[in-house]
Amino acid sequence: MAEKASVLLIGSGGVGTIAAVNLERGGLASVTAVLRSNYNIVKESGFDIQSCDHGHLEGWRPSKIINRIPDVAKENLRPFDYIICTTKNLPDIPPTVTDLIRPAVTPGHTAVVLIQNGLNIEKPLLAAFPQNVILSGVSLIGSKEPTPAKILHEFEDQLLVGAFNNPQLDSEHQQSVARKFVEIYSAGGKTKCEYQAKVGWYRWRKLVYNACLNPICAITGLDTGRIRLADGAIAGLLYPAMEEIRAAAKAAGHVLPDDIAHQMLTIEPVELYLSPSMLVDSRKGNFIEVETILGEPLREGRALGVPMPTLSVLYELGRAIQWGRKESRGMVSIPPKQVPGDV
Ligand SMILES: NC(=O)C1=CN([C@@H]2O[C@H](COP(=O)(O)OP(=O)(O)OC[C@H]3O[C@@H](n4cnc5c(N)ncnc54)[C@H](OP(=O)(O)O)[C@@H]3O)[C@@H](O)[C@H]2O)C=CC1
Ligand SMILES: CC(C)(CO)C(=O)C(=O)O
Repeated sequence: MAEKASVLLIGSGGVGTIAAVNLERGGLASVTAVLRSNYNIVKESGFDIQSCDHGHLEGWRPSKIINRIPDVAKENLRPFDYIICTTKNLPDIPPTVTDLIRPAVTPGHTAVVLIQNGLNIEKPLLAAFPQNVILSGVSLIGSKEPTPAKILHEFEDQLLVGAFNNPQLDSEHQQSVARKFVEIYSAGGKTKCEYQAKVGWYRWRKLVYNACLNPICAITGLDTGRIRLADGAIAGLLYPAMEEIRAAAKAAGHVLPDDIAHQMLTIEPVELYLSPSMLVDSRKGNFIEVETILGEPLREGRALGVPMPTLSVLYELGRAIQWGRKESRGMVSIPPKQVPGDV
């Protein structure tokens, strides 16, 4: 029997834990998961997973759990075939994904799979790891970790995988690495994982949802069902924002269907009352993916002359929220509050 693919999973929250379940169930991969805040609980009693694809899994663990990023060269470890990144992608909050994964990447061997939302997330990785294949995972899944080690997976896992173009490498090789990953991810038989060469097109398409619903839900505190029911929000907020993304995508060479806003808005039923990942982060007081989901498409659209007034406001509100998170963690300093009567 062929040796299983060795996979390092970094970020075992909503998306990552379900990815680990798929890979382990398929039997073609052995997953080592790097855990952080949930490490002790998972070590003690495993994950408690309620999944629309996999049912109720109690005490579940991948093949191996660790609590730090391994240094493959220094520790003389077998190289990882794949590193899957399912952390939040926060280029404005150190460490960046590139710095985080660097010690675990074997040049010329490890394929890095970014199952993360947002635009231009591959750029720093292609620059840092020119000999490695970098794969794009566009995921449609509603999965969250409401409390440590409890995973609630409510929307069927659909994953589109393709290679971000690395000009240093043969394109057929990059394609075959992407197809191999699809094979091992699909082997569990519970999920819809497909190869998609049009990586950029699918990322922009997904942004029609994420750049609009994610911040609007996070700012208002309403889930996707409630924001669709809220007075005036579809016509006054959601459609204008979504049309701006469609226009920016078109200017960037990715023509999306005329009715893409309607398609993405109705992709899940209202009654699912789904909390997009940015709303989940907002409720937890976490950092939000403001730069990759909002900042990058906005900058691209503006540079191409596309007016994006709604997105601009959402972005600045998102940045203000992020600034508040930084302040609460002591990452910015502010002048002391003046006490009335002080000179
Ligand atoms: N949730 C969803 O339904 C969907 C999310 N996405 C995208 O998928 C990506 C992952 O999102 P999601 O699963 O919701 O994220 P979560 O917040 O649920 O999980 C992220 C995990 O990464 C861990 N992590 C962060 N930094 C480190 C680190 N330095 N070392 C080890 N672990 C770390 C976090 O640990 P800790 O708890 O300690 O912070 C957490 O367990 C995002 O880009 C998101 O936009 C895409 C489609 C759907
Ligand atoms: C579309 C959705 C809500 C789930 O796939 C998502 O991408 C997110 O939560 O960020």
